[in-house]
Parts: sequence; structure tokens; C-alpha cells
Amino acid sequence: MAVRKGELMTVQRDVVDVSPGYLQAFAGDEVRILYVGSEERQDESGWVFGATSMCQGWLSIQQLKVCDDGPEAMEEIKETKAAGTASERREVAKRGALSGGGGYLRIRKGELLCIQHEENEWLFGWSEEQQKRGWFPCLVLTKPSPPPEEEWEALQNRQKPSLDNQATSAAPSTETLAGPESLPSWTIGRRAPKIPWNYAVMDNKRRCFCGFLRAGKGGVDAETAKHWAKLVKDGIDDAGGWDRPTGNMGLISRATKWLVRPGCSCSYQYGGAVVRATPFPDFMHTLMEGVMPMCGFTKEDSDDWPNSCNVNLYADGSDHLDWHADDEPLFGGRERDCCIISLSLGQERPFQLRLEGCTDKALPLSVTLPSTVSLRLPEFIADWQLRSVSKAWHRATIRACLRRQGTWTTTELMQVSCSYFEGGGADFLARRLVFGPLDADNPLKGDAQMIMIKGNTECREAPEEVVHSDGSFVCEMLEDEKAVLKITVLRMGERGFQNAEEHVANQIHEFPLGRGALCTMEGRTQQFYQHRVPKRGGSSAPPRINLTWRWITSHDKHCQFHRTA
Ligand SMILES: O=C(O)CCC(=O)C(=O)O
Ligand SMILES: [Fe+2]
Repeated sequence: MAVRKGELMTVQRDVVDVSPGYLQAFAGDEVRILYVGSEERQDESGWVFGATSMCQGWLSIQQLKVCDDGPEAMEEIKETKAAGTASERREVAKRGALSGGGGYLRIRKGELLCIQHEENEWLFGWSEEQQKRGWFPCLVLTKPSPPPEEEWEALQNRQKPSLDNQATSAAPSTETLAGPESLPSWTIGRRAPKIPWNYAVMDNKRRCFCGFLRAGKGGVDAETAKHWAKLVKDGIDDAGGWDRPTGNMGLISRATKWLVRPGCSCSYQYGGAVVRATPFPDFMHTLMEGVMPMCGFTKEDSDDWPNSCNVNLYADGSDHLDWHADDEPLFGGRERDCCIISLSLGQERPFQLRLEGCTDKALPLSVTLPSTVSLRLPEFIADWQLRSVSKAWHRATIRACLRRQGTWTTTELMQVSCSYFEGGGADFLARRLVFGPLDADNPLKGDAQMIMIKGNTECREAPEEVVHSDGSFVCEMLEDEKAVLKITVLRMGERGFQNAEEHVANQIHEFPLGRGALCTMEGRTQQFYQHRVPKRGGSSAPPRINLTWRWITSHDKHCQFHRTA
């Protein structure tokens, strides 16, 4: 059967349980052919890339038959052609983009792209360099904008940004896809371009950037992490053991050790606690020689490596660290750029960041409580609230589940921004996404819905998360574990702009710090953001060690490295 691009065809049989990148469709569904696989390519021959009203992906030609509503469909094809969406054009990528998983391309700046289809903010086409076809965001055709200097100047003199500034910095969904190529040149993601750094916070406006390398996905491998945890434990025992100083709120909620480059005597004072300096023990060289090159600091420049390290021991899940910024004068983070590099060993814990001034109050989302709620979660419906939104494994792709004609079906991979919240005594992962019928003329129109999956950030089984090499993940919802709730949320520019601002200003960015994970806080993060490690898992949770390397820039006046301005 000859199949042509632009044609509308009908699916003959149900195609379910497909792998990422393939089209899930049901008998009778109409599929628009976006691309016909090349006969010359073994992996494409006999396949088309098509779209139903629900999703897009690869589908075998054998699953298709000519559409029953011939004439109507032909009209539509003509319209599509007239609109020029089916024409091909060549463009050079002006910036890179990470792949969203199967069916998507990772784009490098400067590569030649043959664009075959355009839809909303997405392009489908062929990369000459990679000899591959797939989706990528339109964003790759525009130059990354230079840091907004004037705005930055204006902001510099202000302690707290106004709500207006916060709201406009909300990244559009495709923006979160931009890869390290769009980071400023001084960031670690750019210093170490071969290391797959992800950035959870890319706040150009405030010059705040927070990167992370997930455990085993570019971070330190599990074996090394285990070995290092022992080195740190033994090394600190030999250096006099852990400190647990008293601060303004009593004994601090974890054990700690403050380590400095030999010769420095600056103590570390925060929250009313004073921690004496201990010179770097031997293990420090091993750890820094492993970690610093991953952050773009070469061995040759080891004199410029961080000159201090705060080490924390969370003995179990009840040890924690509350909202704070490492904005002490020692590191100059309120006046200048300040870089902090953190390594996690032992039990995984979530790490959270929020804008300073963020409130903990529930957000007033307009809720149309839905007919599609899974009955598995009645407790949730009775008592739901959105307590400061948003965890973010940015650049996530998920498959959402929908109830359709009495059966659960899975949609295509979607780009989403992620949210995390707790409600009704259980933890939920909520993923806010652009979904449902979209109006091509007005991307702000159409409903955004919130899909929630029972589970929490500790729970790795339900839903199952498959991590891709670029840091994105596909979330497969299992038949007996999914819980889907459709909620209409207010979207920027539509009803209730005010609430959208509030939503952004109250976002919490969260990512997991597992055994061997690295994370950074760069630029003015200590001035504008706060971070914390919440309690997780109770007193039976295994211990976690965290090391945060910093640069002391203003040594204490008793220290031999003290310099007068
Ligand atoms: O444990 C962590 O990951 C963070 C530690 C931290 O924020 C600090 O020591 O200031
Ligand atoms: Fe901190």
C-alpha cells in the first residue's frame, strides 16, 4: 500500500503496550502521516511517523488502512498543504537541545537540520550530522538571548525581587529543554561540557543556576561512592569526630564537620552556631581529584580549587537541614557570584530549592473536580491541597494515562514540568502538563491538566521511572498503580494571571541526591534562593553524608589569609 505524507489513514487493530517513541492507537483511530520511513533505511522501511488526536510516534504501515472518510480527509490534506506545514526547509541549529527520549533528537549548535513538519513549538526533521530523524523544539532555531544586563544591573541593588520579576521568569515549557549550551559560559555545565549536567534552576534574570548529576547517570559511580563514604567516615573519626554545635534553635539537626585548606583558620558561623575549622584530612585530595574535573576544574589548576568544605552527616531520615542560604560573608554570595559544589554519599534524599520569600501556603488553584478520578484514591479527593508546588526533574518526559471508553490507555511521551506535593496523608507526584485539545493559533488556550501518580520521591517502583542518559526520564504507569486525576489549572495569560504568578513564585524545585550524585549552586543563588534537605524516611532510614565545597573569599580577620580590601 502506498502511503503519502500528509495523508489521513485509519488504524486497523489496537496497537498497545508500545515502546517509547512508538504510536499507541486503537482500531478506528485516524492517523495523520507526518513522515513516511525511507525505503533505503532498514530501521525505517515499512514504518511511518504519524499523529492521532492524542499522540504521535512510529507505526508500522501494516497497521494502517485508507481512511474511511476519504473526501473529508483529502480536504484536510489540501488545507494542511496550503498552510505550508508539509513543506521541507533547511536550517542551521542556533542552539542545542537535549533529547526528550525515544522519538526526539538531541540537537547540537551548528548542525544542519532538514525540517519536515512543524507543530506548536515543535519541529520534526532530519539531522544530517546524526543521520537521524525525530522531534526537537523550535527553540533550536533561535539564538539564546544574552544575559539581560540592564535588568541584572537593576536587580543587583535590590534585596528581594518583586513578584513581577518572578512571574516573567517562568520558563515556557520548551525553555526547560534547552541544554547546557544555553547556560552562561562561567557555569559548571559549560566548563565541563562532556559531563551530562542537568540544570534544575536556569534563572538568567537573577543569575542563579543549579545543576545536578544524578547518581550513576554521570555522577560518581556507586562503587566509588561507597568507598568514599568509608574514607570520609574514617577520616572524620581520625580528625576528632563529628561536631553537633548549638545554634539559635538548639542542637543542629545533623552532625557536621567544617574542613578548610591547611593554613586557614576561619571558623564557620551560621544560625547562631560556630564550627571550628579542621584542616583538610587526607581523604579530601582523593575526593577532590575525582570531583573537581567533573566540574571543569582541571588538576593543573588545583590551586584554584575550593578552599573549604562543609561536611554533613544525616544519621537517619529524621536528620535534616531547614530552608537556608549559604550567604555568610565568608563566601561573599550576597555581593558576588558564589559557586558551591556538593557531593552526596549514602542514602538518597531530595534536595529542594525555592525563591527567597516563597510562602508555604496552599495555592488557590481552580479545581473542577473531575469525573475521571480513579476510585483508588478517595482519601486524596477528600483532603487535597497543593502545598507549595513543583518538584523538578526538568526536561522530563512522561506517558500519561487516560481513561477512555472504559479502558485505561497510555498517551505519547510528553514534555512536562513536574510538580511534587503531599496531600491526604500520602505523597503524590504531580506533573503539570500541556495537554488536551490545543488551539494552534493560541498556545495559551486549551486546558492544562494535572496528572498525579501515587508515590513519592523515595519510591522508585510505582511509578517506574526509566532514566535516559540525558537525564530525562519516562514514567511508565503500571496498570494497577496508576491514579489519574484531571484538574484544570490556571494557566499563564488565561484566567487568573495573578495566581499563575503566585504559582511561579512559590515553586519548589526538587531533585534527588542519591549515592554519588553531584549538585551545584552557582552565581547569585545564595542571594535569591534558599535550599533544604527535608526529613525523609524516619529513624529507620540509612545515613547520608554530604560534602559541600565552597570558596572562602573573605577570610576572617584572625586568619593568616585575611586581606584588607
Ligand atoms: O546536604 C545537602 O545536600 C546540603 C547541605 C547544605 O546545604 C549545607 O551544608 O549548607
Ligand atoms: Fe546550604
